[in-house]
Amino acid sequence: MRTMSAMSDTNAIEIKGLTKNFDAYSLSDISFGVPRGYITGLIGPNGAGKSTLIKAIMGMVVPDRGSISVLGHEAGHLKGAFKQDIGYISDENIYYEYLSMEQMKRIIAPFYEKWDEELYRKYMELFELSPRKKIKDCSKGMKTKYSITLALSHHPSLLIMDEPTAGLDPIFRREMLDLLADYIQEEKNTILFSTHLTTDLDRVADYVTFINRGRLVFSDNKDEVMEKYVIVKGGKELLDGDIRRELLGVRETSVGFEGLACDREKAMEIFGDEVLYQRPTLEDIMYFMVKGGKLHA
Ligand SMILES: Nc1ncnc2c1ncn2[C@@H]1O[C@H](COP(=O)(O)OP(=O)(O)OP(=O)(O)O)[C@@H](O)[C@H]1O
Repeated sequence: MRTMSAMSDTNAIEIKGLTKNFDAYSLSDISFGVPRGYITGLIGPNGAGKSTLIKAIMGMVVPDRGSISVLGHEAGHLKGAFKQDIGYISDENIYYEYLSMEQMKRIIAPFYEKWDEELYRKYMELFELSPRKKIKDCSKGMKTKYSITLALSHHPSLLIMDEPTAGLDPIFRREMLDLLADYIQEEKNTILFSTHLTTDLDRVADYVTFINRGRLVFSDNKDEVMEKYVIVKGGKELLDGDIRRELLGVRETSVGFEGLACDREKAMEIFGDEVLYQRPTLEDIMYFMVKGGKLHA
């Protein structure tokens, strides 16, 4: 984790009041910032709207309302020269499947002024990717490694990744997270990546943005989130209506209950030493908040 002294006071991405309505789904009034120089993880369960939000940032989904600014430019107008500074890793295959990785690279590289052939070769070797292999013959993991290689080889200052760890084995997932940690050492670099694997964020994220059913639940410094929320565990006899109201979500077991409280200090005042307190993981927070149904109370 990087130190606060490295923090820039500007956001690489600034989203205000973003609303997008589809027939059966809406992104509703989303506002948050992605701080420059840090790793922000975008989390939410399946169908929460992570991909739609990332596509809107990339100018691939046009919002009905609201504004999105990326590196100081309006998202819908991220054209030409400006996209030089963004490395985008989609969760869909965006390459010509029947080309080899080398052929595809020859098409992509000329678009980038800062294309670094040496760096490209370095990553191809590191990821053990064979340039002559056709993209259609690559496994999901190989395609992700190839996307990361192309994205990093033009020295972007902003890396936007949609579910980059999905379908990867645990060894490469860990290597990839280390790679991101290296990339972010360069102070001007920023990463936004979406995942529903919260353990990825436990390892590398500085900030966490949580969306559910198209709404923003919170967007905060990860350590502050982990300090603020608390898991409360107690015996069944304690679990009355008043206690339930204090918890964002409750799971009952045969002997007792565990639940999530959003304010550690207040929880300690209310529950005293009758219960046990535990630091939650991001997965706990997501689980209880999604299951608890009190997200927007
Ligand atoms: N072009 C579209 N037209 C209609 N509905 C859409 C469109 N794009 C996305 N949606 C809907 O928006 C919702 C959110 O989808 P999205 O892919 O953004 O979620 P996600 O959080 O990325 O999910 P997952 O983790 O499963 O990939 C879904 O209900 C999806 O069907």
